[in-house]
Amino acid sequence: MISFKDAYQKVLDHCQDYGDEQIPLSQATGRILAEDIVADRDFPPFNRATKDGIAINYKAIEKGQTTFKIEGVVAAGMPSCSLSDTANCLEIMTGAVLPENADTVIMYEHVIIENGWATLIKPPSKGQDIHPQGSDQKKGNVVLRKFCTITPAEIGVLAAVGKATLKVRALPSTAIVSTGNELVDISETPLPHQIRKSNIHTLFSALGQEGIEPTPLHLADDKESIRKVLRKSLQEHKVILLSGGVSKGKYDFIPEILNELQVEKIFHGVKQRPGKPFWFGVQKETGTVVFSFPGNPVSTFVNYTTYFKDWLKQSLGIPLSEIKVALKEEVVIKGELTLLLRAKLHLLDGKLQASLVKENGSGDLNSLVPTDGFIVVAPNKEVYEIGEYVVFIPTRRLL
Ligand SMILES: Nc1nc2c(c(=O)[nH]1)N[C@H]1C(S)=C(S)[C@@H](COP(=O)(O)OP(=O)(O)OC[C@H]3O[C@@H](n4cnc5c(N)ncnc54)[C@H](O)[C@@H]3O)O[C@H]1N2
Ligand code: MOO
Repeated sequence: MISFKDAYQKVLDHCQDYGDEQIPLSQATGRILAEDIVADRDFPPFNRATKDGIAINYKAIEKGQTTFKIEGVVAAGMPSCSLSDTANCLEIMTGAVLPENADTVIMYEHVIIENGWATLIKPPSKGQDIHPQGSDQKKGNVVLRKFCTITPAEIGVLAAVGKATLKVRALPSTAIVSTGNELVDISETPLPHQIRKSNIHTLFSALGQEGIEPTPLHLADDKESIRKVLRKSLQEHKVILLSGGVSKGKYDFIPEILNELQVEKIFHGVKQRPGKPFWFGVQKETGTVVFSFPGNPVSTFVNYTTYFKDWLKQSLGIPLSEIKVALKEEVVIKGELTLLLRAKLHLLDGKLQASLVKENGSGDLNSLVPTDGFIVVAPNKEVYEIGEYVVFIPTRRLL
């Protein structure tokens, strides 16, 4: 068995490059941008009024003028215009183009409008209430960098520069496979000796958050059907995530069949708990990467979160980051396994603290509900003190 640290490194050493693809903007949320995005015009593209009111030329104010004849109204969406006389004003709406020879906007609340004339009730300052052309970004500037994650904020910018389609990092075609004769579909009523499949749904949901829609498959504990399905999956998919059938049981056929199908074993078994019997390998011919997770629901979940997510990030070109949190309680380690302990986060004076979640082993999937993530404690010492910082792997959005 290899150490947790070595297993993690070996998984990252086998990251892949799936290239780029062109997609419509409507499908881009959560994806990784694969091109620098350049402003196609100035932002804003013209001197923009930021208040509803009147537009004037400030020189009139310098001459002591306080009443202005109204020449007309400029609405948002109207082409650029000018004052025919700089002693006059134009009514102007927020978002409209400032008239070429105007330089100041005064909001309605600071003028009295009567019989076609506007009288100031508060002196303006020169240039007020204008969002100057190019003051946010100049045409040609890079507004989004390659490898950024596209969230609603980036979607707005992409839309504003006219990216109806864009280049993103391509995602691997992925199969998720549950194994075990005891498992039935969620729509079924299990017999007393059966349980409903949950891991496949957890993985489907987790991959969905990464923009991957996997192909779900199920295998009975039968060598011939496992062989058949896995052979086909290795041809059709770039990644296979399996759960179950990797331990020492009489029906744990997965490692043997993966070996038969020329999937090279990189490691089997990690000095960690939960998730110890994790099997990881690569089919050299197809390049398919196989993550074969132990079937206990928390074991599958911890290994997906710890290994697969960082492997995917690295494969897509996203820099990896490490979060550390302070312990809210002492943690004592016995034995030689690295522990990935279910933890709940608390905010104390703006800093994150982790307490342990009460749990009942790696079969206790209900314990994942109060869990915010896993803390990682290595057995290089026996006691981790209160306040000590440890690595934290989130399992949900933290804020
Ligand atoms: N002699 C030994 N026995 C076991 C060892 C060991 O080292 N020596 N390791 C234990 C550990 S640790 C784990 S973890 C499990 C992993 O076993 P498998 O990967 O072979 O998983 P299964 O036996 O197929 O299932 C384990 C458990 O999880 C349930 N399960 C499986 N798949 C699903 C699913 N899709 N949805 C919900 N629940 C699932 C399954 O019913 C079992 O209860 O091995 C220990 N044994
Ligand atoms: O390694 Mo297992 O996941 O503890 O039950």
